[in-house]
Amino acid sequence: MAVALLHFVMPVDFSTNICSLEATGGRTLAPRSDCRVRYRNRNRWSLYSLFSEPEKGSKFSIYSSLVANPVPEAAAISSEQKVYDVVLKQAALVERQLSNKSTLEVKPVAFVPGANFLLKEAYDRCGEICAEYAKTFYLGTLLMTPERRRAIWAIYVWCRRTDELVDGPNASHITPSALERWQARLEDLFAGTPYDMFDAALSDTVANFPVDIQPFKDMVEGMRMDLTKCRYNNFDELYLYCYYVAGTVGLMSVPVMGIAPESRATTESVYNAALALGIANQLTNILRDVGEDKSRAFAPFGFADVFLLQCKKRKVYLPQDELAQAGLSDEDIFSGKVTDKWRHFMKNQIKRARMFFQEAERGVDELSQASRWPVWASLLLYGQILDEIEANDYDNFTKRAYVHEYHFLALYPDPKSNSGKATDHAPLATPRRHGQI
Ligand SMILES: CC(C)=CCC/C(C)=C/CC/C(C)=C/CC/C(C)=C/[C@@H]1[C@@H](COP(=O)(O)OP(=O)(O)O)[C@]1(C)CC/C=C(\C)CC/C=C(\C)CCC=C(C)C
Repeated sequence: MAVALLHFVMPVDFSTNICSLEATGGRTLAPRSDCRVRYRNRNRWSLYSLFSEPEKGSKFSIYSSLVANPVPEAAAISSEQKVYDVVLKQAALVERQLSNKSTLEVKPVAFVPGANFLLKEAYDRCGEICAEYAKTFYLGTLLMTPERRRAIWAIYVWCRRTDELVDGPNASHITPSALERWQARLEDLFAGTPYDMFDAALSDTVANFPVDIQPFKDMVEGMRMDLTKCRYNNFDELYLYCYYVAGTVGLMSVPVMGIAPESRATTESVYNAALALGIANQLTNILRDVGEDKSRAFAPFGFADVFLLQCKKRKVYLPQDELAQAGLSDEDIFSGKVTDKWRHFMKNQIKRARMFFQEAERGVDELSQASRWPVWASLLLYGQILDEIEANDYDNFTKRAYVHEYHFLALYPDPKSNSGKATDHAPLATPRRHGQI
């Protein structure tokens, strides 16, 4: 048991310094010598105080907002730096794989008679699940090429199943060893030996697209974190959680969605935008669900919980130091009263989420043509949740900000307008921002 627990609490190894990796792809990466400089600048979400005046002339004054207690200079590297290392590594990996495309190892799904038929069934079922749980994503994916669309469905289903482990009906029974088994299955499917039909679809996807296992492992790590952690001391801790559970989705999706051949952006910057969209979506989810999270029922504390290490308090995802700086405490959240202090606090949280959306926006049009619309749809849909929280006068205790999907259906381009075929070269109108429609 001790060994199991030790393994359970071990963090993922982020130690690789990607700056030493060579980028060999046909697409350009930032010069390697530039790497450290960029790396140091990656603290902008966390270096400036949410409550102090922007520094005069500061390059980042627009972001001067953010955290009550910045990560001390001398402290171990910040979450943002750790995550940025992963971004750099993913960008370099995809560059390398694409440049070696002719020799790219394609791992076949274990052969069984009728495998192609079964695979089609598996992908179709993934599409049905995506349609059932995430209609807007699903409709958007119909505009992608068939190969990309089914691959996104397979990734979606794996993410949904992973999330259900800790957020679904059986979540209170989930143990660290169940998450270990789930990770072992993940490794098997990447090695070409899937366990069930959904794993087979993902196994086929990762054999055909330059998708790396790291973001998937990191999502499992996020689920471990969610199981045990009840409070986030500061934004640095919350940022890491948001990367694990949502930033990873961006890193998984870009290699499937593809970067436009005509794009002049660096691979790294597109991955960075994808990461930002995941973080923005997750921060928005947290702000929308404050009321839900505080009243979420939790099972009574039992003997087994000592071993399960499960969080047995009501969860608060909002950074504790920022709450305290705003003169608020957990009790204020549990009492659910919208006060001026709360409004002020929420305004700042919304501002930060929007900064991540803005960062994400810069990358969307770098994606292959047919992949852009679903990403814009996701970005606008989630962005409008923030508008809705404002419209509810920051009452996210009793009101759930909701954006009607018909809004997007009205914008949905006709897939038949390209002779019935989604292609990476078919021009599709970009959905417009709220208020521009
Ligand atoms: C087309 C598109 C946006 C594709 C992504 C599809 C995909 C693989 C989604 C997986 C989502 C999922 C089930 C994640 C598990 C963890 C989780 C629950 C994260 C939260 C998602 C929404 O959850 P939920 O369904 O519970 O939401 P509602 O309560 O129903 O509102 C998250 C908030 C995170 C989702 C993160 C993304 C969608 C990030 C997408 C980023 C990209 C596709 C990269 C885009 C590229 C650039 C360059 C910007």
